[in-house]
Parts: sequence; structure tokens; C-alpha cells
Amino acid sequence: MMKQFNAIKAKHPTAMLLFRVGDFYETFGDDAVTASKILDIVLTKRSNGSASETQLAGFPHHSLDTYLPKLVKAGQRVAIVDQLEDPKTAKGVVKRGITELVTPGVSMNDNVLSVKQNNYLAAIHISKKELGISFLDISTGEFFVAQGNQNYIDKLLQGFAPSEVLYCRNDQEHYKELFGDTYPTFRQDDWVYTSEYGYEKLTTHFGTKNLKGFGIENMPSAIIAAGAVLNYLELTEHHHIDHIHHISRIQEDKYVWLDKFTARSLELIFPQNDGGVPLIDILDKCVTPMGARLLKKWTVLPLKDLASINTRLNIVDFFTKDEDIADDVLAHLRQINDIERLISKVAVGRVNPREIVYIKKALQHAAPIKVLLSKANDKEVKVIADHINTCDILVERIEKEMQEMPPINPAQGNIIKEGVNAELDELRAISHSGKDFLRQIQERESDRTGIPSLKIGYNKVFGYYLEVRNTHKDKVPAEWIRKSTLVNAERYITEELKQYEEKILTAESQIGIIENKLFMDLIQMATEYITPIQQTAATLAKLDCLVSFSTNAIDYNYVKPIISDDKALDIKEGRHPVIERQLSVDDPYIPNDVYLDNEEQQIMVITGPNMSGKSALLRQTALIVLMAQMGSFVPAAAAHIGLVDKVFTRVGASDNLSKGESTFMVEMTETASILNNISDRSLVLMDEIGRGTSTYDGVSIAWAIVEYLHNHKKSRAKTLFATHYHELNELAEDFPRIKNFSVSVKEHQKKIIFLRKLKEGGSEHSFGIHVAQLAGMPGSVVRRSEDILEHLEQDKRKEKNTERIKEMPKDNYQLSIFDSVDPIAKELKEQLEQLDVNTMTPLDAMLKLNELKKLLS
Ligand SMILES: Nc1ncnc2c1ncn2[C@@H]1O[C@H](COP(=O)(O)OP(=O)(O)OP(=O)(O)O)[C@@H](O)[C@H]1O
Repeated sequence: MMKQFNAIKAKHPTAMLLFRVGDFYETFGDDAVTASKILDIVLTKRSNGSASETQLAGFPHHSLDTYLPKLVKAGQRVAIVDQLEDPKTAKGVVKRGITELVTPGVSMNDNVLSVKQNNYLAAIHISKKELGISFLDISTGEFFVAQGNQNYIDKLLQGFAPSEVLYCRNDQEHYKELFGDTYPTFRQDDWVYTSEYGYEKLTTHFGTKNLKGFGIENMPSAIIAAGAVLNYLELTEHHHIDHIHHISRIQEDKYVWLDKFTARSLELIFPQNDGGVPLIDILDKCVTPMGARLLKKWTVLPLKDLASINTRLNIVDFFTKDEDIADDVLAHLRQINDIERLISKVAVGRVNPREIVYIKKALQHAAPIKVLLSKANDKEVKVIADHINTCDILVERIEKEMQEMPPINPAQGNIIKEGVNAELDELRAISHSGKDFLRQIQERESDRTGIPSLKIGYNKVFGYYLEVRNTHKDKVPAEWIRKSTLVNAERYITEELKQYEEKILTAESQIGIIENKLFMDLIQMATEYITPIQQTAATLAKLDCLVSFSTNAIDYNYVKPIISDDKALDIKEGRHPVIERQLSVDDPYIPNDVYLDNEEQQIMVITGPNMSGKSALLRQTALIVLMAQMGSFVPAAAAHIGLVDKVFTRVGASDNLSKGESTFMVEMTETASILNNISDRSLVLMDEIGRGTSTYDGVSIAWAIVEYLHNHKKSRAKTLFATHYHELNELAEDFPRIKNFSVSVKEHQKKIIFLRKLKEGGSEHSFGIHVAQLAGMPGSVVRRSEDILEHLEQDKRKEKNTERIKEMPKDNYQLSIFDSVDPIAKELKEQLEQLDVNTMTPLDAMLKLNELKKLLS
């Protein structure tokens, strides 16, 4: 057996082998040490016939579902080695082989997967020209590819957040350099990463002559990455993958460009700090798992196409106006299981009886949704109805054949209803009424023979028998066959009893075989419905997202945005969708207007004290735009949004310092990438840019960036620029499309009250000291800061020129001795002034110093 183990281990050295031995899964050697730590199971030692001892740790086979996810979640690649023949009939060591290799990126196990999240496996092909990437979720059948530069690939990685990344063995260093070690990885052989192999793999899998139909024919790097994914499925023994029947190109130009910093700082999917709330948590009111997963994709991939956005918005509008339909649809959606993943389980042959019934139930609830929507007086809603395929024939058959609540484990039996199969019914009758039937035989034979004490019994040696006490021996009919003689009685068997016995003993196993066959036939039929069920799942997911948007629109008082092809952004009384949810009714979020265009007001320079709400205003503007382009209503009184193609966000270095990644250098690199990528339709949010360096550096850089954005020859990117540097207010005097705004505060008894209202015009000073006071800074520090500020502002008034670097005020803690009126000090000063240090020898200097010192004594 250890030979067998070693042979399999040699083929998969990086995988932990769960080796089936009898009723246990065992791990050996180093695997055992690791498994015992992760699973907290006992580690033992056994000699296994050889001189050296082997370490051993195992668990009962029926606990696989409990232990396997723990191993995978701990980052292990786990190979399940099963017995491939019946140990009872096997000669010698039982044949064993890998039946599945479960890795973080390839899993169908419900305990490994998270309901609301896709589980992507990614492959990256690194090449000098363009990099290729592919993403596959085997649990849903979704398969995507893309090709582009490192930035783009990095951004996709961040958006899709794969559980495992594959790349070519030869690219190890390069991969690490580009993408670090964020994701668990696996390296494949270099021959996998060639265009010929990828092309061949994809065309064979999809059964197509070429890849034109998928629009990826001319994407060599993407094809290589996709081929690598298929190769990995083979390696991990995933051979039944009919549900992966399509590959889609991620069309970069279809979606709003959000680089990874922007997605992160806007907290679309993940919060930046522990306890933070990302946008998705507010948006997601989905009631189906596939809806929740789709909404995540919509959130990181807002649309750029006017027609598609308006379709979504119109459907949301429909549901907000007809709440009864929305409620009915929701009531049915709530009853719908994860059919997207269930149908994938059908494809890979891992569906259990109860799950087949769930598929039926889901389709049965999809049917009334289809009826409801097709009756709606709205073209776009009707289209949704058209895309729901209720697969009636399949539903009917499952309904007719499957029990209402069959067990999860088919071996437990009672999967198939009565009346489906005559043989099955008969066997069940035998099994159920076995004892009755035996009693009937006993009574009948007792009457017929006149033996009153006739008994039926059973033993392992000759099965069922009739027992006759010696006193009635003479009444035994001739056809009974005597099997044994006891002291007081004799035991007989009959032809009938023998026949029946065989039936009873084989009935249970026969029932299992027939039920299993009928169940397999049903699965076979279900595999023919993979595509229509996937389509229905996708449509229901979309519907779920749109109804979720309508629920938010009503509950949170959102409005339908007007999206157009022009380039203006006009938000009236906009609110921050996340912060407003965290505030109480008594202290609600203060709405603000934001207007930007390419002609009059391209850049808003927003000043205001710390904590006044500048960052919130910037972020809410971006979130409103993105929500609108996802197809959601928005938190505002009205919103007119000229299509935005890219959103860039840069947050000043110190806001990110806690993550330990944002140095001033990073901030500048990120800003440079914005300046190189903007277009007329871009929205740029700059928050405290330049604060990672000295004040003067900061002001200069911030100033230069605003100037650049304004004067860019080709693109007038709409920009919100929040800053502490009120010096920047002077820009508006020289540049026509720059306008000053400030977030208002009221000073009351040297304290500030945040009004949070945006008003035209800059702010005069930054109120930082007041914030320090609010924060509980000692009174002496606050007073001293006020003194210094006063000095600085006096200096500024004198110079009246912000571009020139000003001197810091002289520290007036200590009076200068030379300003003193003391006569000795005066004498000292005069003597020092008369000295010509250049003509003095060191000795002269020493003597003079001594002389001066004497003056003091
Ligand atoms: N319009 C608003 N209505 C109500 N509360 C708000 C509003 N805007 C911001 N706030 C609250 O004020 C807090 C501070 O806002 P924000 O972080 O935007 O200030 P800031 O001006 O960017 O400050 P800093 O310059 O220190 O980063 C927010 O966390 C939020 O709770």
C-alpha cells in the first residue's frame, strides 16, 4: 500500500493525499504532520512493515465534508485517493487512484464555496507584448478572458479576487515582481503556455473549428491563459465540465475604467479598515445567491453604454412604480435556490437527490415570475420574461418521479416515488410487508397442516425455516425439506419460503440499484437542460439585482438619474449612500449640490477645515456616478449624468498611511498615471494631494496638478480637488474653468460647528487648530499654535505673494541677547562687530574670547 502511496505522491508532490484505507481517509508522513495541525487530529506513528516509522493521521470517511474544506481553506491542495475496486473482491492490494484534486481555485464543495461570492481560478500568461488572463468559476461555469498591460491585468485581478492563480514555471520571478504574493499560486509546465496548445485545448473543449464565435480568435495571450485553465482542470481530475460551454471576452471598453486604487478607496466591495462598510453592503438586497454574485460584478464593472444603462434604469423604475409586482416577484425569488451552482453539479456528476428537487422547485417558482413579467405593460420587462426558460418537461418528470424531500445521500434510499417503476414497487412491497407475508405463510400452513404451534424463524445458516414441535412431526407435508433436528422440534424449509427469502434479502439492495438507475436517468435528462437552466439562472440573477435596486430606491429615497451623452455632471442634493445609512434621523446627512462640466466649471477646488466633509463629498460624487452607470437609482434629489468613462481617485498619502503602503512616492506615481490617462469624460477626485511632503512642496505640486488638469490640450477631465491649502484658491483668479468652493463651518465662541454645506468661494483658514482643540489637545499647545498662526498670517499679509517661499517666523520663546538693553550685552555686541575674523590667528581668537568672557564676570 505504501508503494501505491509513494507512486501517487510522486506524481503530485505538492498535493496532500487523503488516502482511503477501509472506512478512513489517512494521511502519511509530512502530510500527516500538516493535516494533524490544521484539523487538530491525532498524529500517530506506525512502522508499516518497514524499518522506519511513518507518521499517520486520519479521519472517518464520512467526515470528508467537514475536514476537506478546512484543509482547502488553509491553502492546501488536496488529492482524494479512493479505492477503485471493491475491497472484498480485490486480489492483493486494492486498486486506488485520485478521484479529485481539490484546490482553493477549483472546488464544487459547498463548504469551501461562499454563497454570495464567485470562486475564481485564474491563469496569467506573461509576455513582452500583452499579458493574458483567464478566470474560471467551475462552480458556476463562468469563463472569462482578457488581454492587456500589467495595470489592466492587475486591476482585473483585484476585481475578480481569484482564490488561486496559475502561471508558467519559467515566469516565477517575473510573476512575483509584477503581482507579488497576494494570491495562492500554482506553477505549470512551460509547454502548457503556448498558443498552439491553448488554441487546440479550447477548440477541442468547445467543439468548434476556431474561436471566432467567442471573439477571441486574435487574442493569443488570452488564449494561452484560457488553455492553461483547462489544462489544470484535467490535472485536477475534473473531466465532466459540459457546463463550461462558453468563454467571454472581458470588454475593457464596455465598462467604466476604475483602477485598483479607485475601487479600493471608494470601498466598493471591501472596506479599507476593519469595521468599515463597503458600498456593496448597502446595495445588496438580493435574495438569491446568483443575484448577490452578479451584483458584485455590476459594482466593479459599471457600464459605459447608454442604452444598456437605460434598460436597467427603466426596469428598476418599473418595479418602483409597481410595488405589487415587485413584491410578488420577490416572494418567488426567495424560494429559488442557487440553480446556477446546482446545474453545474449536474454537469460534473455531483448532484444529490435533494438538489435535483431544489432545481425543480426553483423552476416551479420561475414559472409564475415569467407569467407575471410577461403580462407587464413594459417592453424591457417582457424581455426578461422571454429569457426565463421554465424547462417544463424536466420539471414534470422530476415532479412525477422524485420524492418531495428525498435524502441527500442516495444510499439511504426512498428517492423515487411509488408508481414510477413496477419492479421497484414490488420490491418495496416485499421489503415493507416482509413480516406480514411471513405471518400469512405461517397461518396458512398451520391451517392447512393442522399444526397449531407452527413457528417461522430465521438463522444465518439456512435462512427462514418452519419449526414443528416433535408432537406434530407426523403432520409435516412431504414437500417440506427437513434442515435440522433439535431436542424437541424439527426445522424445515419450503420452496416458497426459499423463494421469498431470496426476495426479501435481495430486495433492499435491488431497491438501491433500481432507485439509483432511475436517479441517474433523471440526471442524464437534466444534463440536456444545462444551457437553458444556466440562462434562466442568469436572467433571475439580473432580475434579482434590479428588484434589489428598486427596493433601495424606495427604502432609501433614491431617484432615477438622467444619463446622457453630454459631458456635464449635475447632482442636486447628493448624499453619500453609505455614511447616510450610519447617521440617525435626528442628525441626518446634509445633502450638497455638485456641478461640473467642460466649459464653465471643470474643476472645483474645495477647501474647508478637517472633518468638515470634503472627502465625503468627493466620494459621494463618484459613488453617485458609478451607481447610476450600474443601473441603480441614486441618493440625490436629482442627478443628470453625462456618461463618465473613467473615474480616478487619489487620496493624499497620510490618509493611507495605516496600510503602510502609501509613501509620497506612491502618491506621486499614482497621480502621474491619472494625468497620463484622462479623457474629456473622466471624473477625477483628488483628496489632499501633496500632503505627504512639506507644505511648500505640497502646495507647489497640488498647484501644478490643478493647472495641468485645466490646461490639458485634449481632455478637460471634470475634477473635484479637496485641499487644506487655501493658497490654491488663487488659481481661480487666473484659470476660467477653476471655481472655488468651501465646506462651511460656523465659529461660535472659538469653537467650530460643522454645517457641512458646500458654498461658493474659498475658505480663509483651515481651522486645524480648532480641530486640535476638539480632539482634546492641551490648552497650552492650542494657544501656542494660535500665536504661531497669527505670525504666519502677518507674514503673509506683508508679502502678499503666495508663490514665493516665506520664512518661518522666528521662534520667540527666547529673547535674543543682542536685542537686550543690558549695557554688558551692548558692549559685547559692539566688540564682536568690530572683529575681523578673517585676519585673526587661532591664538588671537582664543585671547579675544577670554577677554569677552571676563566682561561677564
Ligand atoms: N454632508 C454630511 N452630512 C453629515 N455628516 C457628514 C457629511 N459629510 C461628512 N460628514 C461626517 O463628517 C466626517 C468627516 O468627513 P470627511 O472625512 O469627509 O472630512 P474631511 O473634510 O475630508 O476631513 P479631513 O480633511 O480631516 O480628511 C464623516 O465621517 C461623516 O461622518
